[in-house]
Amino acid sequence: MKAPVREIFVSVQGEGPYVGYRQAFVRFPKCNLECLYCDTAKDWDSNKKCMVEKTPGSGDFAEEENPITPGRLLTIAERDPKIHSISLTGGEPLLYGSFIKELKGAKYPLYLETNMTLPEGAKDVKDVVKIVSGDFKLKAHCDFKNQYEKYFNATARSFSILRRTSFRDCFCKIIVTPDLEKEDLMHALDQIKGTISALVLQPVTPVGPVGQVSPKFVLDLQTAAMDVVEDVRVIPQTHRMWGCL
Ligand SMILES: C[S@@+](CC[C@H](N)C(=O)[O-])C[C@H]1O[C@@H](n2cnc3c(N)ncnc32)[C@H](O)[C@@H]1O
Ligand SMILES: Nc1nc2[nH]cc(C(=O)O)c2c(=O)[nH]1
Ligand code: SF4
Ligand SMILES: [Mg+2]
Repeated sequence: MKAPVREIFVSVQGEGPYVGYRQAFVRFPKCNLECLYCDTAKDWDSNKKCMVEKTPGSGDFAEEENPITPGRLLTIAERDPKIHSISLTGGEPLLYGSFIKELKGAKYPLYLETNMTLPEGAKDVKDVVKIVSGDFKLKAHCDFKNQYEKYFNATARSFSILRRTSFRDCFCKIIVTPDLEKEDLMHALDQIKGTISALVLQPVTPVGPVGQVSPKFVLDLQTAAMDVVEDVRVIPQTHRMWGCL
């Protein structure tokens, strides 16, 4: 079993409740969505190499043949003994659920960064990931081409599959964009409130046509969300502030 990997590097988690923890990042290519605010390049074709840091944290990369095996991925990702966990991100990592399942023997906790719209992939990984950072994509985030309900239900299903347990943490990140509707947020929270340890409202970092949100707008959403979820924190992308990967 092999999978294509875009890049493997060491950095500091820049989003959500684990901000500041040192992680090895494994970025898988491709995605099943096209979020209007996405900060991750889409330019991937299958003959691209995997970019691997020559030494962890150096920011200096060398090419590695793609696709790679689970064993090779872990050998690279586990080089730095100081990491807290291994972040599996993308693109959308649940497109590679059966591959991620093969990472069961990892020496560090696996941290899954996912759009939660692929419940079959969620089933594949539920026994191997220790931390789930699940987005809930709302109407304002993507052009769902009249299929929002299908994606909404798939997301709710994925949160149920990857719900927080004694073995696994699961929290939700919702990106706050200027045209986010409060009722869409509340509808989503009603579905997942019993499955998560916390909700993170992540103000969008402006990209392309998507602009800044006001603090008042975000605080108003936090007020409403706290009627449903006890732990609601506002945390921006911090890695962008100090220029780390
Ligand atoms: C690039 S995505 C990859 C993982 C997965 N596809 C997802 O969307 O959760 C990683 C995280 O970055 C967030 N993100 C992407 N672009 C952003 C932006 N411009 N501002 C704030 N968060 C952003 C996503 O919402 C997601 O929480
Ligand atoms: N430092 C850092 N933190 C992150 N948290 C989520 C990221 C992502 O792109 O999945 C990310 C990333 O790309 N870099
Ligand atoms: S799901 Fe994640 S990777 Fe895919 S477009 Fe949205 S933010 Fe980008
Ligand atoms: Mg990123």
